[in-house]
Amino acid sequence: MRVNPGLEGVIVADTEISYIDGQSGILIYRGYEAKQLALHRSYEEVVYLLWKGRFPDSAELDAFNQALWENQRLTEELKQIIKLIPPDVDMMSVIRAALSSLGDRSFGWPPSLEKAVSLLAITPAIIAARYRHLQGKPIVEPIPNLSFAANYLLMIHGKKPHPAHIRALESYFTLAAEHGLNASTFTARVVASTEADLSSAIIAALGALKGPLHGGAPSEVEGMLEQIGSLEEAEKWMRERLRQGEKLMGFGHRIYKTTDPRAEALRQVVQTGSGAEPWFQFAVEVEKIALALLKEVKPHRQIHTNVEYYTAAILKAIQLPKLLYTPTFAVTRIAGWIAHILEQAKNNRIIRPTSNYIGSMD
Ligand SMILES: CC(=O)SCCNC(=O)CCNC(=O)[C@H](O)C(C)(C)COP(=O)(O)OP(=O)(O)OC[C@H]1O[C@@H](n2cnc3c(N)ncnc32)[C@H](O)[C@@H]1OP(=O)(O)O
Ligand SMILES: O=C([O-])CC(=O)C(=O)O
Repeated sequence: MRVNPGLEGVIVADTEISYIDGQSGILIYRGYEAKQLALHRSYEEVVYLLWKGRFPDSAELDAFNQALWENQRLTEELKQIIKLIPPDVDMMSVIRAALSSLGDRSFGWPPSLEKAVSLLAITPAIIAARYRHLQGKPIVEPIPNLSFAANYLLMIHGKKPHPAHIRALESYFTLAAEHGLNASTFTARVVASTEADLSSAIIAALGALKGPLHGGAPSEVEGMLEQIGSLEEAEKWMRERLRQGEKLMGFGHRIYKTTDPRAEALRQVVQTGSGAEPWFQFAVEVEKIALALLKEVKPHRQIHTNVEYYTAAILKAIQLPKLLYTPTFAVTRIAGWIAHILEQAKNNRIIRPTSNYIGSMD
């Protein structure tokens, strides 16, 4: 049996975690529409739902919040590792290196929820510590009774975050937590299927997420908007890129053949918070020009805005620097990866497709 390049349309797993209707632009986590969850549930409740298949009761939620907070404290060894990595090493590589140092036996097969919590919790602490180290600032400890998103902002900026920023980040975290068998989640499942330890599966997924065609796109979006510079230049700039066979970052998707619902939801979140900002208006206008151009240049392709276009907008709105865009995506997507690793572990068979040899037989 031969399948499409890029495994397009190939079903390789049954899952109860999420459903995507790419024609209607709908994303569902365990029976609940992701957009509704972003409006009505905390991020911590959504993670619990993804991992356990149901919402926590209030005692379970308190215990989960407490466990997240307790696991955000960096050990002295981890602080040293974060400082010792040369300053020009990018943040995704720093996270990989730091998480590698956690690969002791307790993370081994089968994956446990306890270790899952510790990996999810420690990642924002690693990012924030590294960011502050690069700025010559001291590490900021998380505060109990602050939400996961609020503590992330606190640990980065060193001051209590603005409530609107916390709400915007929580919406983003929920909307970007899980997305079926995207490249990084598939990677996590492949590694888990070898019965490797949980941290190895997460580290491999981080590698897949980093690429500009996947989670590396938001900083490229901001770079594109910077290079375009003004609305007058937008069409000319993008037409030239398309003529050279390049892609416009933040557009196109393997599954969505209509607008990515997460892009819509994030646009609304930014519009409510900082809609009047000139750069946001600029992004919205450039999007319109890009969509018209893509329709003209690729008439047979249904290319729409994807989540990464407005990820750039929302992370800029909450004053995160560009170097934290993909790492912030990783913080939330770890929840989705873990849900899939746990599901893989329940009914595991090693993932091992076949290649067709076309080389020499000499
Ligand atoms: C969280 C996320 O990962 S969301 C995705 C983030 N990535 C980006 O925004 C990067 C830009 N987009 C892309 O590279 C692609 O659309 C992907 C990687 C998301 C999906 O890729 P695929 O499903 O393999 O589509 P593929 O790359 O084959 O594109 C199909 C056609 O649409 C075109 N196309 C797809 N996306 C774009 C784009 N952003 N700009 C211009 N043309 C595009 C391709 O050139 C191709 O046209 P052709 O058949 O005439 O050569
Ligand atoms: O599903 C995909 O291929 C990419 C994506 O949008 C995601 O991982 O959120």
